[in-house]
Amino acid sequence: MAKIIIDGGRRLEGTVRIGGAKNAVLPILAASLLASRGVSVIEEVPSLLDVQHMAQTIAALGAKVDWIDHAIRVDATQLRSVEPPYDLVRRMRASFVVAGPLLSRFGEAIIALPGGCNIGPRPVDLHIKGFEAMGASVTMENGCVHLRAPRGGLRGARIYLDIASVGATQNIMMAACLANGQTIIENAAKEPENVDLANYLNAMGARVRGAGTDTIRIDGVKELTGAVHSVIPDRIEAGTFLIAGAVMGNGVYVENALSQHLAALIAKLTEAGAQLEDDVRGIKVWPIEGSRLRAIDVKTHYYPAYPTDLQAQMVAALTTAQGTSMMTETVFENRFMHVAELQRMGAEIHIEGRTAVIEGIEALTGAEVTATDLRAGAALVIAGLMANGTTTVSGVHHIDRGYEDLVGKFQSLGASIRRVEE
Ligand SMILES: CC(=O)N[C@H]1[C@@H](OP(=O)(O)OP(=O)(O)OC[C@H]2O[C@@H](n3ccc(=O)[nH]c3=O)[C@H](O)[C@@H]2O)O[C@H](CO)[C@@H](O)[C@@H]1O
Ligand SMILES: C=C(OP(=O)(O)O)C(=O)O
Repeated sequence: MAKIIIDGGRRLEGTVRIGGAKNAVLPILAASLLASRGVSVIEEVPSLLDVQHMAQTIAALGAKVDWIDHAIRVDATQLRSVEPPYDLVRRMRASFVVAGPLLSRFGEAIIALPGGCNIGPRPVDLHIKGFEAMGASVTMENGCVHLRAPRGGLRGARIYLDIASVGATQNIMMAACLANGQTIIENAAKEPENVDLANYLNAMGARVRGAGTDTIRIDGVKELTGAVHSVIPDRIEAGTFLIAGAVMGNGVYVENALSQHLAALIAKLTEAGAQLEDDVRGIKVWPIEGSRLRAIDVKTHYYPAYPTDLQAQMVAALTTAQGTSMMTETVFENRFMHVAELQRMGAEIHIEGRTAVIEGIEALTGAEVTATDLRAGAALVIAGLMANGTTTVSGVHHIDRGYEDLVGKFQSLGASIRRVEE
């Protein structure tokens, strides 16, 4: 089992380059299944465990998948199955987004229910309600959802999402691409990754309008073909380095970070006393005056509000802020598993319902801690960089799901951090 060992206290300085967005690549690879002609080439693909799992999932359905450095070529013209293997689906919740493309193109999909995970229960009722509104029948058979389109294919429908779910918006958008007539998704998720997915679908020949707003309109077309697409930069990876740079930086330039996708984080870091400056190539974070952040209150919500995927990292940063900060998590029910680990490092945090109350202390101390999920892992690495002494982070496979070479990137900024395989 791998571990990350950090000797804290070193200031970070230099440039770090951000890769393509995990949460865009995953649905984009699933969308590639919609192409009955031609080959897709997806560029700026980060090398991540989750991306490998999605690539294996579509390959198991019959797609030919080739990696060429940070690009993936997908030929999905000859698929042989509408049932992704359980072993791959259970490893990654996001695999549920292959349901929409399969149902739309083949009129059928059989997929295991993804279940909850370490950040709380994660139902897929809204995805299913969307498919049903388009005429699909849904049955549960041996722990799998069996989706069947009506004879003649899915029908366009008007679908209001009770929650602006990222995954449900993606699944319905993809299902609608080959449906008969127009589908309108109301209260759609506005996340940039969904806009990227819509751009890819349109490059494949789909007619998706309004992605990035509350209302998405999709006019069904007869066929989609492969397309070339370059994935947007990962705003969560960028945000992770900006937060680390704000607390431990001596001037960190986060190349490829898009400030328009990070407005809430930039506003909150600025309120906490950090100085950030963006240009066309990225965002620079300067050292804080007086070396400690000021306490702030943050509430996670759907885009464009502060992202839940940067909640844990900000909690880590605020452990040494001057004053008492409040972090309220509104998106997931149980996304404070990192708090217990940060407490091992001396953090003074208590949970009141959905809010973590963080009493800023002078300094964290190194400890042995465990990453319980992906962003909790990133938070513990940031905490380790901040702490006096040595921190050992276990549960590194969670970090590998969503960060390409996190250790190497922090090393290049001057951190004393290494990975050991035991
Ligand atoms: C692979 C990917 O892109 N993952 C992201 C995606 O996850 P994901 O797409 O799973 O997140 P959703 O936006 O669907 O979930 C938001 C909330 O809606 C609830 N819900 C969702 C669907 C549903 O059918 N019923 C329901 O009740 C969830 O339990 C959660 O409380 O968006 C999340 C919210 O920004 C991010 O944290 C994840 O990193
Ligand atoms: C929660 C995340 O991913 P997933 O939805 O794949 O669990 C994340 O990227 O922080």
